[in-house]
Amino acid sequence: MFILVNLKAYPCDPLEVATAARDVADDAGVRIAVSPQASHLSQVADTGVETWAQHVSPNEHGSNTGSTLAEAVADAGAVGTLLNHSEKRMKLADIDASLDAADRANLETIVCANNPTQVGAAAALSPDAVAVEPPELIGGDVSVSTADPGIVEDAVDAAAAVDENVDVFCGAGVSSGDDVVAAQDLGATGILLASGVAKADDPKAALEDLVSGL
Ligand SMILES: O=C(CO)COP(=O)(O)O
Repeated sequence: MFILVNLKAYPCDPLEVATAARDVADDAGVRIAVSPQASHLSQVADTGVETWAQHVSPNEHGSNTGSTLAEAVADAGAVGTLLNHSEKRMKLADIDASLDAADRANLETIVCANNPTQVGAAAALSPDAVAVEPPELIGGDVSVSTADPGIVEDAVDAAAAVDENVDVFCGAGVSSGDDVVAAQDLGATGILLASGVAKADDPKAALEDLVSGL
């Protein structure tokens, strides 16, 4: 399983989470990445943890004030990017162009989606992975893998029907090792999570729990 910790704009210490994620990944032999604010990418990458951007813009170099350039996040140490997160929705044409931008910068990609239908549409754009995250469960206490297991299974089927090479992740409310194992049993090969680590009093203990069943 791949565990990606999205720090969103939470008021956590990105370096505390990054060093914890690096150490837990090393100790457990599990792939864990951290996705901080764009301005923290290079500091986070310098810890040695796998580092992802939360978004890249659909533009190239040029007159694009305020954009998050794929090449710039790669220069800062990111190796991948989320796209179309529920809190950063994009037009279809812009998702496609941002995938091109990520490709130019050699970034891996995860396109987020609300439901299995959107997962199928996202898979048609050939990202490395799609992630199903029901918006109503994001930031809550109940994991998608227990609250709505059918959505994960349907997302896996929807992606496979379009492109078997696209991995399927899930997220929303995931906070424990049991949640991660349940998602794995439903066919997901990765987890996106945020509050379970970013809002934890002890991010390292939270990460150790997340990987405990793998
Ligand atoms: O949006 C998410 C990850 O990208 C999920 O957030 P929570 O883990 O806080 O539910």
